[in-house]
Amino acid sequence: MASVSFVDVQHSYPHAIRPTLVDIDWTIRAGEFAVLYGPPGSGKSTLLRVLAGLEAPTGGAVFRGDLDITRMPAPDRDIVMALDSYALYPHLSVADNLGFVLRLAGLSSEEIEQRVAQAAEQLELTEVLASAPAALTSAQRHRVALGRALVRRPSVLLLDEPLNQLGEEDHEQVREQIRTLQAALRITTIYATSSQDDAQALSGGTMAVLDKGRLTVPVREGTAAP
Ligand SMILES: Nc1ncnc2c1ncn2[C@@H]1O[C@H](COP(=O)(O)OP(=O)(O)OP(=O)(O)O)[C@@H](O)[C@H]1O
Repeated sequence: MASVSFVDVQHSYPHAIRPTLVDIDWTIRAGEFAVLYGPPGSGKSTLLRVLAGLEAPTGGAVFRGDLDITRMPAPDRDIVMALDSYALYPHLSVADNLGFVLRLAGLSSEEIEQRVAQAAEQLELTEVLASAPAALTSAQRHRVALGRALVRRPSVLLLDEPLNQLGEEDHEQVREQIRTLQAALRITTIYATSSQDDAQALSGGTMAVLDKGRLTVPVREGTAAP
């Protein structure tokens, strides 16, 4: 768990008419669950990708704790973006999907087994560890996608519209699970969404709002308004 900060971050895609991100200043405290709300095209994915190291800012800096990570390669950042459920390997079991990235990282079979079992328990997937993704409900597939990020035990977890493809009932259930899990694990999390319902349900009313690349951050309790 670590705090993260954007300091005066700017971003423009090559040949774009307008910048994607303008003067972004935002600090998310260690262990906090932050909601990033904004309409489609407002720059949410780009902001998360800049933090994850998948996109270089054209100005400013990003920090993890006190460390300037602006130029640090993505795999070294300890900041993980959960991919959506369509990115599961269809030919691998749930257990192998969960353990895949750990195997690539060279962890021992024992460590992989232990982390997979723990993530499966936290996400109520123990019963389906041997199943193929196609045999799961869409809510379960979403939880596997989330589990693949959690087994890495990152300092910071980034969720980019993680519930997009879910029906209403599953949507609320998985949303609640994400919140409960985050509260238990205390992983610093940024949850990006263009759904006002999600933003309100998850933030208790406080959320950072991105509009055309400009971010409005709520004033924290105990912080004097400027
Ligand atoms: N690789 C790219 N090259 C050029 N422009 C891009 C690229 N990716 C995104 N954009 C543009 O940058 C702007 C911000 O896109 P971004 O995906 O960050 O927003 P978003 O809020 O995540 O939107 P969505 O919810 O639709 O994913 C949009 O105008 C988009 O068209």
